[in-house]
Amino acid sequence: MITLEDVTKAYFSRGHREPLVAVQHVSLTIADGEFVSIVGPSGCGKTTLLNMVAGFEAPTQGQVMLDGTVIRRPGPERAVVFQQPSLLPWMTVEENIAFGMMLASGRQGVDASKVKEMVEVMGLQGFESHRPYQLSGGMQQRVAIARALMTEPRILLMDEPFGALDAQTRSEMQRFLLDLWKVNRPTVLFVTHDVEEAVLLGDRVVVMSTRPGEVAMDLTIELPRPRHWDLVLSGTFTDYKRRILAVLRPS
Ligand SMILES: Nc1ncnc2c1ncn2[C@@H]1O[C@H](COP(=O)(O)OP(=O)(O)OP(=O)(O)O)[C@@H](O)[C@H]1O
Repeated sequence: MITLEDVTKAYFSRGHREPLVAVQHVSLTIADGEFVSIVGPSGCGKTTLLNMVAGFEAPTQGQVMLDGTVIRRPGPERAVVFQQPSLLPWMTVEENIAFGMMLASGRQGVDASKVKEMVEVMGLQGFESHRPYQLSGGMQQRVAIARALMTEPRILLMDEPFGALDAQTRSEMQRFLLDLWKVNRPTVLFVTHDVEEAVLLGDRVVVMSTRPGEVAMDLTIELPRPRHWDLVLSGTFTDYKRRILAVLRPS
């Protein structure tokens, strides 16, 4: 379980007399296996929030905890997927996928059969020896997700992972992520700008206010799973979307 207790994060930058408060007084509890979408205006501190759970940043006030223990650094049970796939350009698809595992347990710790299995799960067969520049954006992101999943993280922190993809690829990747989640059930924190994506994927949508970001709304999405894209046409879906947009863009 992830808990944020009255978390505030301020950045102190050289040349700025006043600290920049990115998020303030955020309290959240995220249960194991839950899929939580986070939406909010640009600059409201979504990435900051994710970075604190990842252990890249420490809160200025309050606490971010995992199973009751304060998060102080990154850990193997938490994997991060960024908007840009951030693959190593000189490595092949297989090597990129194995990279996280290699960092964790050395070259001899890489389980080749697991890499092969992951290549198959991700639909990357035939591209094992390709380098990132030889792949489409969607395939690159699949390699990045594969790398994150190789260490079997309990928690997947995704920062607009599909933001740079075209609509068709994005929709495929959403389906693909839900399929993966259904099997392994990691806890997912998913940052997105897209309200439709947030509702389609999440068990919950956390809506943040403009900076300094606070939790403006925490909405449970009671739509049945598996969720297909045509769900977006339903009245219930539209209603969720309308409620979130009313908070994001008050008239
Ligand atoms: N390392 C840093 N040092 C100083 N200020 C920072 C740092 N990281 C983020 N900020 C500031 O904190 C605020 C929140 O940034 P953050 O990236 O968390 O927002 P966001 O909601 O993810 O934005 P976007 O949706 O545009 O990606 C912004 O004003 C940003 O300039």
